[in-house]
Amino acid sequence: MADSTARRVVIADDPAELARLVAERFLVRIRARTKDGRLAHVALTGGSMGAAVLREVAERPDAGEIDWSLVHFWWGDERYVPADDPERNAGQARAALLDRIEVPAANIHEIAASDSGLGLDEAAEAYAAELGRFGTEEQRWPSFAVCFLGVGPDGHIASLFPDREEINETDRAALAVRDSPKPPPERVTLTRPVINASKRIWLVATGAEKASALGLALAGANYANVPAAGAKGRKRTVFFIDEAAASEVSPDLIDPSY
Ligand SMILES: O=C(O)[C@H](O)[C@@H](O)[C@H](O)[C@H](O)COP(=O)(O)O
Repeated sequence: MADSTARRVVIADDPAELARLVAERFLVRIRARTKDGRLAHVALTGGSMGAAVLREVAERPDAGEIDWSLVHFWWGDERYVPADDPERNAGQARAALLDRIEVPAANIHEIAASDSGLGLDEAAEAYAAELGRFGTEEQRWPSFAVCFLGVGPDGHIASLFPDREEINETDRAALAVRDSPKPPPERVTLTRPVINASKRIWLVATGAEKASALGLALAGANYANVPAAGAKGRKRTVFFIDEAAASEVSPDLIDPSY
C-alpha cells in the first residue's frame, strides 16, 4: 500500500493547462469538504500561478455550486505594503476570485497592510492571533483543507527563504520577514508548522527557472536549503508543475494516474 501522504507530481503541458487542472481539482476538493456543512479553510498563495488558478476557479460554472459561506480564505504570506498596492496578494486574490463569489467578508482573513496602523511585527502577531481563533488548545491554527504554495527559483515557499532563520521557527504561527530576497522586502509569512498542519499542500509552479529547485526538493534536499522540500501535508502533498518546470524531476516520481 503506497504511503498515502507520499508526494505526488502532476504535470501539465503549460501554465494555462496547469491552472485549469488545479482549479478543477480545487472545486472537487472544496465541494467534498463542504457538502456536509463542514468548514473548509484554504490558504492562498501569492505569485503568478496563485492568481492564475483563482481566475480559472472563478470562470468555472461549478464555482457557483459551492456554499462559499463555509469557506475561509487565508494567505500563506503577504507583502507588507499599503492595502491598495498592486503587490498585495490579497488584492490580487480578490480581483481574481474573492470579489466574484458569494463569500462573507468575515471569511476573508487578510494579513494587515503597512497602512493599517500595525507595524510589521504587530501584523504578524495579529495574523497569528486570528489563526488562533480557528485553532484549538493543541493546535493554535486551523488545518487547511488545501494550502496553495508557489515555489521560487531558489525553492522558497510562502516567504520562507533558503538558509534563513524563519524556516526553523516551530512555535509561532506567523513571522515578520525583513530584507526578503524577493521584493518587496517586508512580508509576513506562515511558518512550517502551520503549513504542514494542512490536510493537503498543493505546490503550483511553472517555468524552466523553477526546474532546479523542484528537482532538488523532490530529490530530498534539506528544507533549510530548499524550503519546498519541507512541505508535507497530512494527507497529500502534490506538486502541480508544467513540462518546463519538470525538466529536472526524476521521471519515476511523476504520477501518470493523477
Ligand atoms: O508573495 C509571494 O511572492 C509568494 O507567496 C511567493 O512565495 C510566490 O508564490 C513564489 O515566489 C512563486 O511566485 P511565481 O509563481 O510568481 O513565480
